[in-house]
Amino acid sequence: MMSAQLSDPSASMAVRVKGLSKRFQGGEIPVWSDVSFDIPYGQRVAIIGANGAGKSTLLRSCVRLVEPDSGEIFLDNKKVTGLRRAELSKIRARVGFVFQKHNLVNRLSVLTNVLHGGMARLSTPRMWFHAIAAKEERDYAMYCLERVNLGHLCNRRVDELSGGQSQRVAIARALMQKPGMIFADEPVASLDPQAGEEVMQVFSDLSQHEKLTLVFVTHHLDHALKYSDRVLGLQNLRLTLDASSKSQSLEQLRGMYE
Ligand SMILES: Nc1ncnc2c1ncn2[C@@H]1O[C@H](COP(=O)(O)OP(=O)(O)OP(=O)(O)O)[C@@H](O)[C@H]1O
Repeated sequence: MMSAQLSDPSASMAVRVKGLSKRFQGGEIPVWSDVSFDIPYGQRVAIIGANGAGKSTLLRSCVRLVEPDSGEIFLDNKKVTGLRRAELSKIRARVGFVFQKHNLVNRLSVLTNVLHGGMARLSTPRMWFHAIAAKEERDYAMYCLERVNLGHLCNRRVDELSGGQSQRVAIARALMQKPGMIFADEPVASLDPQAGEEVMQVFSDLSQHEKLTLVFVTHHLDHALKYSDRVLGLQNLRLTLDASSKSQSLEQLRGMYE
């Protein structure tokens, strides 16, 4: 494997994956096997690889939205594999997920959608109600919106926003969770080039200024080089690339698709 010494093995890590393997039921071959990597706090990591290489499966496996068959996962230095549901939920709440499709509630306001993100921190519908109503939660939601440069659109309905704006609202909603890390699965796949750059810049700024660990799946190899510190690549059922982004060229990354 092409690899770089990108982390101190004894240091505390945002994400630690050891010997992870996954085969879906009925699948003849594993999606990937023996995948290992450590991600230090605050690092920006791009995951690349051809369609079907297992990028989404890997991202989801890290929080056990997909159950790996073997191997160990640690998030925030807590072992995630083997945890019961209630404990797992607490750890998941530390991870903000952003998907290609933003899953916002279209007929509600931007601010209300962002407030929904705070529910992941709270355990009961009763608490959710108070949280939505509480001034400090609303102030925090405004703060999250300002971090993605959308404070001025707080009262707009989501269905009046552009795709890029909607994705920035989805990021603000994830921030409302007060996450230590953000996992984003092809977050700009449906955006035009300029909106895509703006959204990636928002992610990158958040990560760099607030030590937020960022792991994103992308097919935009230029984004992988520009907005990450490190690139992980899946190919032929393995993690075959783990390198500093600075050490890679577009040409080298294209090799992951051959
Ligand atoms: N729930 C599932 N059940 C069975 N097979 C699945 C499931 N989810 C994914 N797979 C299979 O696992 C493989 C990896 O899928 P995955 O979505 O992780 O790849 P990907 O690299 O993210 O692809 P893409 O770039 O197309 O989004 C594919 O062959 C896919 O069909």
